[in-house]
Amino acid sequence: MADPWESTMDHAVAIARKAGEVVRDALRGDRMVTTKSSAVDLVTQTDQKVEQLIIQSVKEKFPTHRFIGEESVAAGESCILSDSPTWIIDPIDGTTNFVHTHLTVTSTLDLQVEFGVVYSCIEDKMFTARRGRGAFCNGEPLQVSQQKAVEQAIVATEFGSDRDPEVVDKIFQSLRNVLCLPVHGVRGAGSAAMNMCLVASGCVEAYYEIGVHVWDVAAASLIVSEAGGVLMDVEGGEVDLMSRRIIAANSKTVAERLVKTIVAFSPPRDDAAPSDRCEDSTHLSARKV
Ligand SMILES: O=P(O)(O)OC(CO)CO
Ligand SMILES: [Mg+2]
Ligand SMILES: [Mg+2]
Repeated sequence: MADPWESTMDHAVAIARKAGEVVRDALRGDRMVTTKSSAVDLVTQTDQKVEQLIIQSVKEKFPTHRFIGEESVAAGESCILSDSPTWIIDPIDGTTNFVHTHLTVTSTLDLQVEFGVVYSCIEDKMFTARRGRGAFCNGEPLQVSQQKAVEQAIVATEFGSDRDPEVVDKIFQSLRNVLCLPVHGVRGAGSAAMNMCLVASGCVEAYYEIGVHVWDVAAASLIVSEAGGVLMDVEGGEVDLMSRRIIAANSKTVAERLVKTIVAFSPPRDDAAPSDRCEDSTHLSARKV
């Protein structure tokens, strides 16, 4: 049967490639850095430029579609999913890596709930998933790891950008518990989307994080599930992409072990009113790297 979303997804892949070119070019020059919700939540002009490039390009072709974009939300746009086709965009996932020219940088585009695209531009890897039609990297099918013993697993996570000591303590308690399961190792790519694509690729058995945003994980969630993986909330049950909490694992078995291990907490939701979402903005400043 013909796929009504195929050409839309082809367009998303083409924009992701274009976004990757802009990011690669910017990596060769100066990057102007400012901060958002905390002194370590970084943003650059390239994040904003790439988001505008993506939104303009989609709007020209699909004028009725809606958007949730990381930098548009930071500028005050709403973060609400409706019944209209909605693109969820993270122009640069791994901005800290980008600022430091460190390894992995991705651009992510998700059209709820039809397809997800994550482009890792430095290594030129295009991860794609179409609902019900599998997940791929550069056209090759993806399959999660079959390892169900968490003691034989690599688990990915990140430390996030909240430096409230109470939050940091909880993150470290979880990390300690995970290490002592024990697991073979803990890794972090610096990009939530890439961590999830590593789960989809079978390189790591699971990824968990509290503090991510819907644009970090929307596209990669479909990639994980289409590669045979599972998504779960950190306290078990269905994942809620607006809740800023996620486990993406190769199996229910591994995900449920992590549920018993993670010290859960609840950051302000992405779809909360902006006044409830905003943290500290007293540190706003620009500097060149
Ligand atoms: O680099 P970004 O888009 O801020 O995302 C971070 C998490 O919020 C890394 O995944
Ligand atoms: Mg991100
Ligand atoms: Mg980003």
